[in-house]
Parts: sequence; structure tokens; C-alpha cells
Amino acid sequence: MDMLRRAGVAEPHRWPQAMMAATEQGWPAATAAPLASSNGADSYGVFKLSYDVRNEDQELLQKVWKSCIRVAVSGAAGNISSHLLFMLASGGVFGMDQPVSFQLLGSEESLLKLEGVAMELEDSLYPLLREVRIGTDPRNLFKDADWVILLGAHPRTPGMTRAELLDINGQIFREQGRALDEVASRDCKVLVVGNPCNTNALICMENAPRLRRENFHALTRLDENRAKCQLALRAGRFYTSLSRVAVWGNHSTTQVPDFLNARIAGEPAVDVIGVERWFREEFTPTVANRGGAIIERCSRSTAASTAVSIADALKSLVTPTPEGDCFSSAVCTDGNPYGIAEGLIFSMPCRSKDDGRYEIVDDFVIDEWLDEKITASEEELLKERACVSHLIPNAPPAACEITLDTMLPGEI
Ligand SMILES: NC(=O)C1=CN([C@@H]2O[C@H](COP(=O)(O)OP(=O)(O)OC[C@H]3O[C@@H](n4cnc5c(N)ncnc54)[C@H](OP(=O)(O)O)[C@@H]3O)[C@@H](O)[C@H]2O)C=CC1
Ligand SMILES: O=C([O-])CC(=O)C(=O)O
Repeated sequence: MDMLRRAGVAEPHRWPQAMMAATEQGWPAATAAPLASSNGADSYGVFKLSYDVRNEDQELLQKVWKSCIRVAVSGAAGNISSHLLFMLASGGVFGMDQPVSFQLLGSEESLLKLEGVAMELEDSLYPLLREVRIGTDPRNLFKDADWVILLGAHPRTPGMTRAELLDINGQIFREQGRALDEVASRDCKVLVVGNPCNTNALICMENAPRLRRENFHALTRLDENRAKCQLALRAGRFYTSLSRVAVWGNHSTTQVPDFLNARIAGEPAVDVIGVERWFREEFTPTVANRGGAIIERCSRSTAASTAVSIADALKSLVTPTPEGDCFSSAVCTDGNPYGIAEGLIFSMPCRSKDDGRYEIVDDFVIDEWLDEKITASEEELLKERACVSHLIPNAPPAACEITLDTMLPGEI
């Protein structure tokens, strides 16, 4: 903001087509040092720091913009990010009147690539994208963030056990939780995508006590979208006819895509499709293993559909949920209406109020089969929590009893 003021722009939120790629110190990305003049018009094409809308475009000057929001993204030089940032900058997620500022976190290894990402954003001339910062210090990049999307995580490598993966990534998320606690906005909403996302989100939340526990999410919207796709295919209906499709539990192969409560054109999906065996024996494992099936074909984990599902998850939080519908998000189980153990990050059906707030939908019917499945996913998450107890402040020490057969959807 300082730089915007120095640039002589009285009202930053009315400043169209102005974007600043800056390092965390606040200088333009490609220069690493201050520009000789902050109005360095030739430095970045549209990064004209002295750009003054009053002299430029009367039509845009009339437009009413909301105050700019800060969106921090880790792993921002990675595959998912390469799709996601462009969706966020286009206005398709937070709204066409919502300017955004990006604070992109990478590592020493990825910093050059991150500069390339900033340059591509610059070349895309998004009127809503007002600032791009890049850097390697979460305390700088999470500062005052309103939304934080955590993509960066160590991938599971050959020979690594799940307990080892939990520990390596848990250390990253403990550090990022601490950074959020120090510098993020108290109302900041955090969406963890990096796997194992539920337990990473839990560690992050437990290390950020200043932030609201209900504002931590782990991404299971991709699983919901996959479930909707399979139901639509089987029923021969378009996606828009589906409602109340929720996924319960962990973003792993123990996840439970709920067909019992799902509706197709307002009718129970089980009545419309009719073949009960299909739900249990085909639908459920197909959804839970979809990530692995895509890796088999593409030799990399899903990136574009994950970015789309992140956009869907964010949109669901800033848009009132249509009457009678819900969306899936893995959220804190404290006080949940289904008796799931407290202090976990567990996917459940949610409805949004507004401005990022939500409530857990409390009228889902749970039959014996569903209950058994949900309990298995809950037990898996309890075991994951025990494995990372050393990363959770004040947690009693617990033995790690994770078996090798608990898998992420992308593991085969
Ligand atoms: N929840 C869900 O539904 C899904 C989750 N995922 C998960 O999302 C994550 C990101 O996927 P994708 O973008 O494809 O992955 P990429 O490998 O392309 O990017 C991830 C980024 O993570 C960072 N990273 C890697 N190792 C470490 C480390 N040891 N410490 C800190 N950061 C590290 C790197 O960024 P840098 O060097 O800049 O730090 C890298 O660019 C993965 O964990 C993946 O499993 C994927 C699909 C679906
Ligand atoms: O395991 C992965 O990285 C991919 C993943 O989560 C998914 O496709 O659901």
C-alpha cells in the first residue's frame, strides 16, 4: 500500500489495471532493488506506478470497486497454482467487483519460477489484480492475509511411510500455523490443499490459536465434484440436477461419498438410480480412487480439476448456499452434530452464511453402512493426529500406529 500511495494514487481500490509485482520487501520482482523511480513506466508494462486513473479512463473511474482483499498462496510456483491464480485474478471466484492482492510464497529453489508466474500474471492485464508479492518468508507473505491457500507440501516419495510424510509435512504446517498466528488477519480463512490435507490443516490450526478454529478448511471439494460426476454419469442427468452430495471424513481412500442423502432433481439418488449394489461396490471406490486413476494416466497428480475445486470451495464460502443444498469441506469437528470426535478436521456437509462463514448441515440421515464407513475414516484421522502429537502444542504424547495401507486418493 505504501508503494501505491507513493505512486500518487489517492484511492487504491479505485485503481484499475494497476498491479505491482513485488518481492516481500516491496520492490518489483524482476529488479530485486528499488526502481530508480517508482513511476518506472517501462519496467513492467502495466506496472505503471504513477498510473493515475483520473487522467486515464473515465469509464473505469466510475466503476465501484470493493476494498482490495489479500490472498496468500503457498506452493505458488507449483502445478495447481498455475491454474488457480489465473482463476482468482479473473474475478470468477471473489466477484467481478472484488480487487485482489496476491502474496505468493515459494522457496529459494522456486523463487525464479515464482517471478515467472508474476510476469505471466502481469501480462494477463487483469483489472482486478492490484498487487503481486513474491517471497520465501511466510511471516512476510501471510501478513494481513484475508484468505490463505496452502498448496505447498512435500510429495510422498518412494519408500517413505505415511507416518514419515505426516511428520515432514507436519513440520511445514506447524511453521506456517505459527506464522499465520503472528501476522494474518484474525478472521483470515485458511484452506489447506497440500496432502495429507486434513491433518496438515489440523496442525496449522492448532499452531494458530489467535485465528478462529472454524476458519480452517481442508479441501474435499474435489472429492465432492468427483462424486457428482459419477452420479450424473450413472443417472444420465446433468450436474445441475444434483444436490446434497457430501463427502465425509478424510481426503484419503477412507473418504465416504454420501449417496444416501444425495438428491437428483430433488429425488433421492438411490431411488433414481435404483441399483443399491452399484453405490457400494462401484460408486464409492471409484470416487475414493479417482486421483490414483488420473495419476496412472497422466503420470502426475490432478492439477486443473483441483484448482477448479478450490475455486468452487472458495465460491461456496462467499456465496449463500441455495436452499436445501450443501457443499463439502473438511472443517473442525468441535461441537459437530454427528458425534464425530472433537478436535479433528473432518469433511462434512456445510452451508455458507456469508463472508466466508458457514454452518454444518445437521439433518443428514446416517444409516448403519454410512456410520461404519464414517467411523473408519474418523479412526484413521485419530491415528493421524496421534502420529503428529509432537507438532500440536499441549497435546499429550501418543503412539503412532499408522499402517502402510492408508492412502491418499492419488496413491496407487
Ligand atoms: N486435497 C486435494 O484434493 C488435493 C491435494 N493435492 C496436493 O496438493 C499439493 C500441491 O500439488 P501440486 O501443485 O500438484 O504440487 P507441486 O509439486 O507442483 O507443487 C507443490 C509445491 O510444494 C512445494 N514443496 C515441495 N516440497 C516442499 C517442502 N519440503 N517444503 C515446503 N514446500 C515444498 C514446492 O514449492 P516451493 O519450492 O515453492 O516451496 C512445490 O512447488 C500436493 O501435496 C498434492 O498432494 C493435490 C490434488 C488434490
Ligand atoms: O495424492 C495426490 O496428490 C492427489 C490427490 O490428493 C487427489 O487427486 O485427490
